[in-house]
Amino acid sequence: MELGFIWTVLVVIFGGVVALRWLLGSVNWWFYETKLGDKRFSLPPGDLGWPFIGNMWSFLRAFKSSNPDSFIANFVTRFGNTGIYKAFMFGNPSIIVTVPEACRRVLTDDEYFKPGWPSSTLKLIGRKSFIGISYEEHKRLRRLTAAPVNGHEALSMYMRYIEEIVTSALDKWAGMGQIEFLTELRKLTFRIIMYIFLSSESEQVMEALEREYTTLNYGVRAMAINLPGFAYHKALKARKNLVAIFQSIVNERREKREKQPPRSKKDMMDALLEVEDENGRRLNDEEIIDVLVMYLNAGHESSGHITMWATLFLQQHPEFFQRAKAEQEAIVKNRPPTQKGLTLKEVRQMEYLSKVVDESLRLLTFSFVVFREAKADVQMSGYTIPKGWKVLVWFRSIHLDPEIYPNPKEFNPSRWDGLTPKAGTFLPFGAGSRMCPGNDLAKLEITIFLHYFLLNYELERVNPRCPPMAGTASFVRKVGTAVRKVAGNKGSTWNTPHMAAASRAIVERIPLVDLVVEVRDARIPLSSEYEHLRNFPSSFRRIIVLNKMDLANRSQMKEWMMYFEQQNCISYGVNSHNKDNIKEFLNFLQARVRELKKAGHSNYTTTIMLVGIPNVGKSALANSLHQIGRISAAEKGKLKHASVSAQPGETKDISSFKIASHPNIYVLDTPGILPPEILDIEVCSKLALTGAISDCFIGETELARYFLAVLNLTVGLKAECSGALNSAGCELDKRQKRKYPTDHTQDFIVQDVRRTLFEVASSFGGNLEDENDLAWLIEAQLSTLQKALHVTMASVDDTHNKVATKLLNLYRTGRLGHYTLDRVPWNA
Ligand code: HEM
Repeated sequence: MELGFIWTVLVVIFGGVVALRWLLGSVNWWFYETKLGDKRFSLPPGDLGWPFIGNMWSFLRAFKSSNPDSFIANFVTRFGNTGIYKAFMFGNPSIIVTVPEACRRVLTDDEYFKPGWPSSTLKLIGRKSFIGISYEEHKRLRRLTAAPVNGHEALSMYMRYIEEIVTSALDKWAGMGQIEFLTELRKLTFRIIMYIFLSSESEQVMEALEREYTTLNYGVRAMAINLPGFAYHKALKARKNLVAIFQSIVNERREKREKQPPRSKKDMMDALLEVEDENGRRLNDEEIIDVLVMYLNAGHESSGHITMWATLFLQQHPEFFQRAKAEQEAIVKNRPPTQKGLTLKEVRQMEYLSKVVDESLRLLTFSFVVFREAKADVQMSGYTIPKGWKVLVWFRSIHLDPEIYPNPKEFNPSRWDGLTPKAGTFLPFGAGSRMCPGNDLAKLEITIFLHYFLLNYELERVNPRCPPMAGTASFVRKVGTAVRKVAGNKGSTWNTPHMAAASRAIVERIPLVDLVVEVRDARIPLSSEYEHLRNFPSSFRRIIVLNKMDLANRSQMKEWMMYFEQQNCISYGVNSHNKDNIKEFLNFLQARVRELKKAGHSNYTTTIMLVGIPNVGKSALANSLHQIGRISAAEKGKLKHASVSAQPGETKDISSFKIASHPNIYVLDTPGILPPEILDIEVCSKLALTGAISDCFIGETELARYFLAVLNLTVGLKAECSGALNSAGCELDKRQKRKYPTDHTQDFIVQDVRRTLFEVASSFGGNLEDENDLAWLIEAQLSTLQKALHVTMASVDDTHNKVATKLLNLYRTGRLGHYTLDRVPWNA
């Protein structure tokens, strides 16, 4: 009777959940599709998601991850490669187009399509800007503004100024030590567009405007939540400030023009004040200001980003760097001795550099989507785009389509050799009547910058892999600096004569073995790279093993495997404590050995060398392979075991383990080697946190602070995403229970620790991106954790130290969750 009742309740709950899901999934369909009548049957495939949010959740999730393309890939997987999908985006029923013909048609057919930007963007850029005005008005203002920005005459005029500003900026940066490259480049491109529009404004005005634009831009890319503390709210405030600054400039100019005769040297502001339509009407202040807000924004943000990436790409690819540099040197060499500076003719001769710029524009696709609205029902690719629906022109999918650009995520300027892109396949500046009016100016700015950069400068990235998360910088700095200090201290750590000898022995043996297995820590797949292998060609017989995969984030683990595959590296994820996993890995190794034998690379006995930095689990892996290996019991008994320790640097010599017979396979376990100097401070801190460097060198409390900084920011412990957070917490708890079924005491401690961390973070009212606020939160967490971790009261330092030791232990055994600290550098 009781069981029957429980079953009934369960069935009712299950039925209720299914019905609710169906209901939620049908609201948008019912509201937007059913009223289309029969036309709804010819809508493109897709789904309108749930009410209000539509597909925005998956869109934001994809674009906040390191694989934004997963958003469209999901449509392709679910609905096929139709290149046109229905969705619900930014509060509107929408059609997303992702293939060249459809994108081009939408951009060029003004009869059927008009701008359709989200109202939140319109509020920031201005209803009298190009994206808010009528077709006729747009045509008139565009004619007025485009030629003075982009024409041949204009460009030759701006060239001198751009050159001056670029050379003096490069000179200044070289003397500044470290710079924030993007910030400086944005300032540089902002100066140029300011010069064109408002030639005579002071340095203070320029700085004030630049500051406000930075805030405005954050808002353009954020969720349109107009509540204090949110980026969109701040951006609306920034727009108000911009309007006030521009208003005072307009007033001043009008006043001056009334008192004095018009100036001979005119800028765009003069042109906007003077222009009249066919009825003699002049632009009012709101119209002038909105055009300024739009142009000054569009005119510096994208150019700054593309310049940064083009420079980084070149710096990362010495072969392309050298080719581009040689071209610039040849141009300077062939120049008449009397000529000062560049000419437009010379810029046109820079064929290779132009390919570098095009390739950067393609790979980055800074404006990855533009918005239109259907003015009437439109037939496209056999589907109907209903009148009033938004159309999202998704350039990014075209530029990263492997059928159009083989290996699309690879930076390769040479792909443009002899290539004339087919219509619609290269749209970095859009197309049609709204194509970017600053395209030539932007290219000129980037080219001039690269010309001078290549001739005289080099860039060294302080953080070559990826920038530290906002807020964590000071923690990274503290831990990283401590690590670097230890590294520089001869004899005190890995920098010993013994290590140097071991390192030489390994390097000498690498070419002699059949296969090299580079063991990395799955939590830091890039930071735990074994530097000595860099000097071997990428085709070298190497497998990258991401060990400790049980401690890494699962979805990021998949992304890393995809990344290595894309880099043409063979990679394999293992957990050396999992028998089944090791069995599979052994089978995989044996298959590789068979392939090598076929290719004539291996003899009857195969030797595999395990290499890696300290504490990535080489010895544990060697032991497990030896234990699982199909070798006779006698052989197992005879062989020694590798000593495994949680401390780095335990293995001192190279030892050999048999892991298979018929054919015989041996693995060589080697000591963990770190390079004598690690430049990247963030890499240093990640190595310390994951245990590649002994804790005693850095101090456990400092490491725990760094860990909490990462935890607070990546998991978002703060209330910011409390819904997701709670569910993440639940999922984790479930997983932990499965993994440690009998360890109840530990389970309770872990739950208490998690609860304490969440509670302190949720009641925290500060800004996580502010280092001081974050530091305050971390100290509060360390103090409050004392109870959860059962640490007896002592002095503050002592208590913190004990808390830190226990906290690090929970993190390193995976009980506090699975975190991957390195992000996949898809675009790098
Ligand atoms: C690498 C740099 C740049 C990129 C990638 C870029 C990209 C684009 C794209 C894709 C559009 C088309 C928008 C649409 O179809 O709705 C556009 C429009 C626009 N861009 Fe650019 N742009 C760049 C630089 C500039 C510069 C330097 C200026 C200023 C001089 C500028 C001013 C504008 C303006 C005013 C529009 C609106 C045009 C209209 O609606 O008629 N852009 N840009």
